Amino acid sequence: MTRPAILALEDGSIFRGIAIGADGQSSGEVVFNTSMTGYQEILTDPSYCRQIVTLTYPHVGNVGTNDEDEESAGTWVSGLVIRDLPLVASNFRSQKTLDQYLKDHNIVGIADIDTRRLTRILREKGCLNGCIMAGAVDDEAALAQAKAFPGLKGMDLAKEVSVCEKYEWNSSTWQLGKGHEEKDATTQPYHVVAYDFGVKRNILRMLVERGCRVTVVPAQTPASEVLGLSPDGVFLSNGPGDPEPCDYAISAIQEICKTDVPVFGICLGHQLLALASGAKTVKMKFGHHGANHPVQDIDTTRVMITSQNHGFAVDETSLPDTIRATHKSLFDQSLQGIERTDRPAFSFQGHPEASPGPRDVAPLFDRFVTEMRKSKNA
Ligand SMILES: NC(=O)CC[C@H](N)C(=O)O
Repeated sequence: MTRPAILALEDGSIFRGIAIGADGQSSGEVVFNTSMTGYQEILTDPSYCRQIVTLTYPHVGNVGTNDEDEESAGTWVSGLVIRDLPLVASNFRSQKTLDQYLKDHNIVGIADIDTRRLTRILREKGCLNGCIMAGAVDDEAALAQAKAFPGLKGMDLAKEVSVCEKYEWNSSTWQLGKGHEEKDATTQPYHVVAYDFGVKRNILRMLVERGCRVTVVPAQTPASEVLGLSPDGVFLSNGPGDPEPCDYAISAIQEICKTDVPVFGICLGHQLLALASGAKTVKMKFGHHGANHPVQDIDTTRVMITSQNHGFAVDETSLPDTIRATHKSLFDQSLQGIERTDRPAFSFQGHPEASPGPRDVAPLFDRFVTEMRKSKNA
């Protein structure tokens, strides 16, 4: 039996559909993601904390869900909006339907709405705050909830989603028939300390695949403690919310940047490296969320197709002399990569680890390893 659900937006729009997942209500910033695959990775990416994700691809759930595709220890989205939930989930790796997965993780969702109309609204007006109500619905209450959501600007969520204790990570990328291979840490030549601001596991897996043993530390770990672990490189992870209020991370990165230890940042980590180096960040109109965004390497002019998920960006006009722009988006010319000119530190706004998405920017992980090798040999 179908249950009703509504999605209310702060501009007064109401979408009526059917409930998928849990009953209840949830509010957040409504964004759209244009990836055709990877819904489970999106649900478990901590960067989506406090966001309601609309998937523009019309059929979501076809391949079910499984234990191996989790990008973190739980789900983070505030809600899921889709056009159509297929009746059958069919894949040799599937363990659970999407509907059951959402129920088990207590995520509210809405299906059978016109996601094209919703996306047009978000593209024209910019991302809006919204509320999904599933099971028992009340338009006025949902609208009030949507309007009451404070918005992501100024919200420090990295420390909320981060781990409480540091841990070692030695699991590598997934391979057919092997799954995620555990590497022997004692034979991995590089030690990376990774700040967890909401890290996706595929980043850690791709570091392990390249010979790194990884120590993951909580977002608020002081620089002295990180440097005390004698890292060959420091990694700054992706994560949710506004980078600007993360003053603890910004000052720790400033301290780390006084040493010669190579630093690599992804997404929130990229924005934090920029802030720590004196640049500024801005909130974008509707951000970038998808798996087919063209990004140009400014030096080589080579174009890569990239995975993206960000609502803030580094303001290129604010770059100090010690930062050079390395990549730009060919969708809106926004800044996509930087490097410090005075030390081995660089970062990328998109997601080189993909998951979901293309692997065109994976060589940035190799660059990090090369920087570590050079600094070890120096
Ligand atoms: N994926 C991320 O790390 C996102 C970074 C930041 N929260 C943004 O929205 O821009």
